[in-house]
This record gives sequence, C-alpha cells and structure tokens, in this order.
Amino acid sequence: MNGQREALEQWLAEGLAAVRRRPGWYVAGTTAAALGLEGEDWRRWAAHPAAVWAWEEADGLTVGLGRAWIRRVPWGQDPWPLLAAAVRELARVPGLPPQLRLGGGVAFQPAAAPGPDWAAWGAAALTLPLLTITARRGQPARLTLVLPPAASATGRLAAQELPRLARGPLPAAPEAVRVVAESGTGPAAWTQRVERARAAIRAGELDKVVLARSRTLTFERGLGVAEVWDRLGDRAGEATLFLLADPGGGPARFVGASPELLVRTRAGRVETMCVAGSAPPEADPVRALLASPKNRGEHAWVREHILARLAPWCTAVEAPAEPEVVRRSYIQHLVTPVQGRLRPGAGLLEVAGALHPTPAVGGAPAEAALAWLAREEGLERGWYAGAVGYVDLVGEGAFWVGLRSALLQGRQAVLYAGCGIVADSDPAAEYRESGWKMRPMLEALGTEAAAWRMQA
Ligand SMILES: C=C(O[C@H]1C=CC=C(C(=O)O)[C@@H]1O)C(=O)O
Repeated sequence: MNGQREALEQWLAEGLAAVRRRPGWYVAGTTAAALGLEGEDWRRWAAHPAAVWAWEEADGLTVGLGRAWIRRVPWGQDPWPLLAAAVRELARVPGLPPQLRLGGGVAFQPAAAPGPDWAAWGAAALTLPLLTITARRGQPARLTLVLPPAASATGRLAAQELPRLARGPLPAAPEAVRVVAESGTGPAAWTQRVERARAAIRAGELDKVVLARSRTLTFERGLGVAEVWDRLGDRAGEATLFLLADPGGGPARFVGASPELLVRTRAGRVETMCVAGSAPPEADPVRALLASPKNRGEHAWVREHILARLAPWCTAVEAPAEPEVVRRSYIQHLVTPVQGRLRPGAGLLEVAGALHPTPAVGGAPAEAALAWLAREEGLERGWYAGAVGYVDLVGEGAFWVGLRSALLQGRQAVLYAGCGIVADSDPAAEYRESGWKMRPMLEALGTEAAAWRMQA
C-alpha cells in the first residue's frame, strides 16, 4: 500500500513544483488507477486527519482533504449572502473549473451566541479542498488537486500540508470503545421544556416548535472517526452521510446521516422535501402517520413554509397533495417531495437561505419559534439542525439538514435529536421519539448498551 501511495506523493509533488513555476492557481486531475490506487478503500479517507469534509450519497462518495480556500462567517452575521458573494468571487478566478466543489455548513441559528462546544466553528464556512476524491459507484475514482498561488498565505500552507495528504488515513482501531460517563437532557428537564412549549402554543405565541435534546457520551479513549463513519456508511442509500471538520482547524468532527434534503439545484431545477411526522418502524403507517392528526398537523406547517418560501425563487413548483410514508430501519416519516423550476439567476445558496431553518427543525410561525428556542430551549445546537452541503462554482449543489448527527471531539460524542411539539404532545412519547432518532448514531458509535440505557 505504501508503495502505491508513492505515486500519489509524486503526483502531489509535481503539482507543487508546477504551481511554484508560475503565478496563479494550479488544477490537475487524475484517476486512482493511474496512481495504482484501484484497491483503495476511499470511505476510510473520510477519517483522514486532513479531511475537511465528506459526503456519501446513494451514487457514491466525495472526500475533500486540506484547505485550498476557505470562507468563514463569524457568529452574528447573516451567512448566506456572504457565502454566495464569496463563491461568485472565487468563480471569477482564471483557471478554476466550474465543477469544483466547496463543502461546509451553516449553523441552526447563526445569530445566536455560541456555547463552548461550537464557538470555534463560527456561524458558517465553505471550504475548497486541496485534494478531492470522487468515488462514484460503478465508475473509476478520480482525484482533483487544486493549489492556490504559491506566493499566497494559503499557498504556503498548502505546501506544508500536501505531503501529509499522501500518507493516507489512520489505521483502523477495531475494538469497540466503552462509555464511561453520560450526561444530557434527562426526562425531567425534557418534560419541563415540553410543558413550557405547550404553554406557549396554548397562549397562541406559537403553532408548533421543534424541541431538541442532547446526549453526551464520554468514552474510555479517543473515538476512531473512521469506524464511526464506516458504520454510518452502511446506511448510505437511506440517508446522506456527512462529515465536516471544525473550520477553525480543531480536531472536532460533525458527522451524521441526514434523511432530509434541504435543497438541491441542478440545470435550472430545484428539489426539496418536507419531512415531519414520525413513527417507529413497526407501527402501522396509516394509523400512526397518514391518519394521525398530530403528525399531519406537524407536516402541514413544514409544507406551508417550504412552498411559500420557495415560490419567489421559482417559475413553477410541484408537490403532491398528500404526503407519502418513507420507512427506514429505525423510523418512519411523512415526506412530501417538492420540485420546481428556478427563476434565472436564482442560486443554491440564495434558495437554501430562504428555506433554512424550516419548521421541521424550528417551528411555526418560523421567526417566533426561533426566538422562543433561543430563549427557552437551553441547548447549544451549533450546527445540529443547521444546513450542511456543497456548492460548485456555478452555484449548483445540495444542502441537507444536519440531523441524526453528533459532534465528535476527543473522547466525547454529543448526540442531538429533536421532535415537533404541538398542543397535544405527550412529553414521554416525544422523549422516546427523540431516542429513536439517536439510534443510528449510537449504533455507529458502537454503543448499543448506552442506547438502551438512555431510553429506559
Ligand atoms: C428534529 C429532528 O427531526 C425532524 C425531522 C423529521 C421529523 C421530525 C418529527 O417528526 O418531529 C423532525 O421535525 C431530528 O431528527 O433531530
């Protein structure tokens, strides 16, 4: 394997030599086969220490390593217009191909003052990696190298970082790690919060609010991100897997398996989905979802918001009148797929900014629910329930809602899950529901015993 990686090392070194010979950016592409890396397990590269982001969708995997360019937005600023402007500016740089992918995310509430877990992440960030690996199913894996001008600050950093990329991911740590401590929102605190939310709904302040809770697991030793990602990867196809590194350069990773597309734009079309209303996998989907006034009500708020916010960006929007039930191994959801034709000039980041956060993670009316959550929820959401995704230099791409996720840092994993609270919500049932939503991540962490204890 090391012998094979020598070809990769050499290819990277050639790029470095080329960018030093002349001013401007340098971009090169090759195939894994050309570097003798056909047998490489690219999924493991998502856990490379230099990985800045990774996505695994039904059609394959993309991993970005190192930073060629980054745009960070500090807390307190509105990130979407700033990110859109930064992407447009980068797109004007001569020699950068339009299909280059920038990945990152936007916090749930960019304006909210952060707590200690998420402070370093900022309100938003987009990163163009030095090396992007694209491994689509049934196609040869491709590698794209992007080097900023050698004389720039990022160019000098790239020169230091590049040799590290060729070393490959860390070896696997096969043994499961034991949980030594647990903390988080317990049933009593949860019940109080649900009761406060119900009081606000009864008082007419809100129609619906999505309350979330966290669970912090401390392990006996540092977590192997590779193992977590690999176990999550077995769910690709039923969810979009994401991994984001702390844009501040710290070791924390935000990982998840999102069931919810926030928005995708491609060739003048836009796609999104309303996901709200949940039942356990064994429940009768008609009784528990399609004929449940509570779940239908929760879903209707999301649908109304998405259709209203999408309309100004589209010349036509189509959505079936009735939601469908989507069944996954650990849950069932009411889902309404939505499609539209974009107005000329409407880009992914503008549309994502109009939709996010939807009442599937905030509430209705949207602004009142966000204000209520900032004041009352007592949870540092950070990028949980934020928007995570990628955009290319033409302004096309996809963002998902950062759900079924955890923040991994050192020996700790902070898991998050929430559920829509309406006037007749039962706190115990909502606690259980948020427990199902944590299950895929608990399994990925290899801690089924903890999953059981949490739900007891
Ligand atoms: C807020 C979460 O789920 C949302 C997405 C789908 C269904 C939901 C529900 O039925 O409550 C939530 O709105 C979460 O997974 O943390």
